[in-house]
Amino acid sequence: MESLPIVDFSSTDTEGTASRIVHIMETVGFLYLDNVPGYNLEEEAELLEINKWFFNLPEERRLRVARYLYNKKNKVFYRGYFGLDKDYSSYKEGYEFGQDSVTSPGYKLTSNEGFPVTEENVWPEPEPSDSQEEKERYAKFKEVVVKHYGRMMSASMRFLQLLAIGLGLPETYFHHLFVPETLSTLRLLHYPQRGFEPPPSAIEDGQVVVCETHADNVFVTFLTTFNYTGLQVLLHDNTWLTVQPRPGSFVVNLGKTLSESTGGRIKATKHRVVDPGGERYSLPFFLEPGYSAKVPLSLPLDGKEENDVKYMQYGPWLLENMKKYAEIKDVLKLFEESGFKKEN
Ligand SMILES: O=C(O)CCC(=O)C(=O)O
Ligand SMILES: [Fe+2]
Repeated sequence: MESLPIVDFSSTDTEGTASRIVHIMETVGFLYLDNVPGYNLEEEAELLEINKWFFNLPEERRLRVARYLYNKKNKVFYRGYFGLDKDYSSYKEGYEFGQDSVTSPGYKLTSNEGFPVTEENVWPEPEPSDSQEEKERYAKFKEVVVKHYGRMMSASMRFLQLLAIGLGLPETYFHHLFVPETLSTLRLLHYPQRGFEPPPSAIEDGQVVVCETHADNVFVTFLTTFNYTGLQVLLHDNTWLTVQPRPGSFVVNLGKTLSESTGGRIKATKHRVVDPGGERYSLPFFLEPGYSAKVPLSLPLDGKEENDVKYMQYGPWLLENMKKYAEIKDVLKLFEESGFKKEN
């Protein structure tokens, strides 16, 4: 295989697109998605600029929105900024946010169950003494990323409708897992150039990686790689496919939760980022169910009745699996260490 398959999101052939998506997801597990509504090269350029702006803020400004691990004054553990780890195989810094009253107007958390994965977002804010221009940049940042979050929610939900159709399920089969509550995350990523000898764990079959081989935990990932190379996908024949940038398009793949919910029929495909030889920015959106969502563990197909399907609650499963992920591996440990309790 030379390149990832391409799916046109604007196609009016719903059935054809749906079965093609299922076929690709059962075989390659990754695709390029063209013509996502409300997205074009201009939007992409704006997102890259805003990504660069954030990571080029003075460190002190980034640390204001950092997780507890990086700034002990902050009582955030899951959302916000995370810094670089020189000794780890992955070498990236990020900023993450999820659902709140800013991204979903009218949204109100119904319980404190699941803290810290249900914690509030921390948004970068200007200082009163900042120039008007600088204040406007902060406002712009929030506007642009929040808009993208909404766009990604809509697109990934539509993608799941097509997947459901392709699997022979009702179009709205997965809908209730994400509406009205979702733990979906937008992650802004920056991979600076290492500039030092990589640790041994960052060498995978002779290649230097900046993001180690992994499969995503989530339901669906919509990734923007801008014009950067480095992403590689592990194909079923155990060879690595290098994903070329496709500006204006998304790289879409499925995560372990969706794999579980199809009883393993669809696999979460492994991928990694090899050192592209310079700095790199990317922007993955992770579609995730709500904390209390009951994720089915098999499909009600092939004579299986709805009653036969077992479920897992997403939030506790996420808390259990967090330790396996570089970006969130220490979240629970630090939360406990901090002695912080979420008030009701
Ligand atoms: O930066 C990329 O292109 C991929 C990042 C990724 O796979 C992830 O954050 O799960
Ligand atoms: Fe990933």
